[in-house]
Order: sequence, then structure tokens, then C-alpha cells
Amino acid sequence: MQPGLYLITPDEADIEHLVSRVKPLLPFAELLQYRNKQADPALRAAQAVALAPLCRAAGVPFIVNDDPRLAFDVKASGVHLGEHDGSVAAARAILGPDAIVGVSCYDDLERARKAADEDADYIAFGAFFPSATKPNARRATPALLGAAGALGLPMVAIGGITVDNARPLLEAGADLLAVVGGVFDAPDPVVAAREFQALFKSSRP
Ligand SMILES: Cc1ncc(COP(=O)(O)OP(=O)(O)O)c(N)n1
Ligand SMILES: Cc1nc(C(=O)O)sc1CCOP(=O)(O)O
Ligand SMILES: [Mg+2]
Repeated sequence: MQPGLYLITPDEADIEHLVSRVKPLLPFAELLQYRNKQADPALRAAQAVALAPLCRAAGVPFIVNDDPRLAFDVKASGVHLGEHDGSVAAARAILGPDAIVGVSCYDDLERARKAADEDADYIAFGAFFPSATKPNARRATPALLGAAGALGLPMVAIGGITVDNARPLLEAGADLLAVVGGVFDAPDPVVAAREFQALFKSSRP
């Protein structure tokens, strides 16, 4: 997993529109997570089926939010687990040892230690800024990234991140920036995604 933009899909009902929004952004993403909190299971399955080959063709690991079984069904590269989404071991039992399993740690260093002990592939912290995507998200501070760096896992920062507020998170040690609105709600999402990519190049020579 290289440092970079970890793009997460918005809640989009229309499959073709979702595909057309995601496809031009893939050249700028290190990972793509399929997340749709509004869709029913059938729509989620159909959308994941549509996105998986796009990511494969672009060489971008495809991560499914919440659901290891769906990740398995679409041959995704991995799954992202929050506090209500089961254990790393349960996900690995479905996906196998080589899958990417990421864990939400919110503002909780102990939870990150536990995720590291359980062999997670990355730990995610946030929300660092107010998020329209998840308005009630718990808040985290950049100092947490400094403390969690000792765990030696790739660190993802999430929550209200835009090109304009992201730099302090990279300076605090974030390896990946997970973003929904900061790209998909930008006036030009391709420009925003390219600017995120450039931010990584300029902050890590
Ligand atoms: C990269 C990344 N970090 C955090 C989350 C949030 O996961 P969770 O707390 O399970 O909340 P939902 O996304 O399921 O609403 C994430 N999805 N991705
Ligand atoms: C899905 C999610 N999880 C968060 C957490 O803090 O765990 S914040 C968040 C929303 C990310 O979307 P945006 O980039 O639009 O703020
Ligand atoms: Mg979840």
C-alpha cells in the first residue's frame, strides 16, 4: 500500500452514474472503497459488481465497506471494518490471508493497538474535520496520528478532508487520506483528485 488518495464512493443510487463518476478518478487513487449506506443489499451487490472490474483494470485495489461476504463475492482486494462490522479474524476467514483488512479506530489509540494485534493491514482515524457525509462522526486530532505511528501500520485519515485542509494530516503522519466529499463534491472532481495526488508528491519527495 503506497501513500496517496483513498477514494470512497458517495451514496449514489444510479449504477451507471456511479461508474461514470468513479472511472475518471481512478488514475489518481491508491485505493477505492465502495461505500453506500443508502442502498439495499441487491443494489450494493450490483454496484460492487460494476466497480470491481474498473478497479482491476486500473490497478487500484478495490475495498468493500462493512461486508466481507460481498467483498468475497466480487473478488475485491479487501474490506473496511468499523466497530459494528465484525472482527479482522472473521473477515480473514472469509477473504483469506492476503486480503487487505482495514479497521476504523476513530479517536481511540487502544482500538488501534488491538487492530494491530489482530493483524489489520491499516488503521483509520477520524473524523479530523466536520463531515457532511457523516455529520455525527466522532472527532480526532492530528496528535493521535503522531502517537499511533509507533504501531507501524499504514495510517488512514478520514473525515471532512479537502485539498485545502489536508497538509497538516500528512505532516502528522497520515499515509493515506480517505475522502468522499472533498473529491466528489468538488467543482471539478478530477481536478480535486489530481490536486490530492500532487499533495502527496510535494510532501513526500
Ligand atoms: C477508510 C475508512 N475509515 C473509516 C471508515 C468508517 O467506517 P465505519 O465506522 O464502519 O462507518 P461506515 O463507513 O460504515 O459508516 C470507512 N468507511 N473507511
Ligand atoms: C465514512 C466516514 N467515517 C468517518 C470516521 O471518522 O470514521 S468520517 C467519514 C465520512 C468521510 O466522508 P467525507 O470525506 O465526505 O467527510
Ligand atoms: Mg462500517
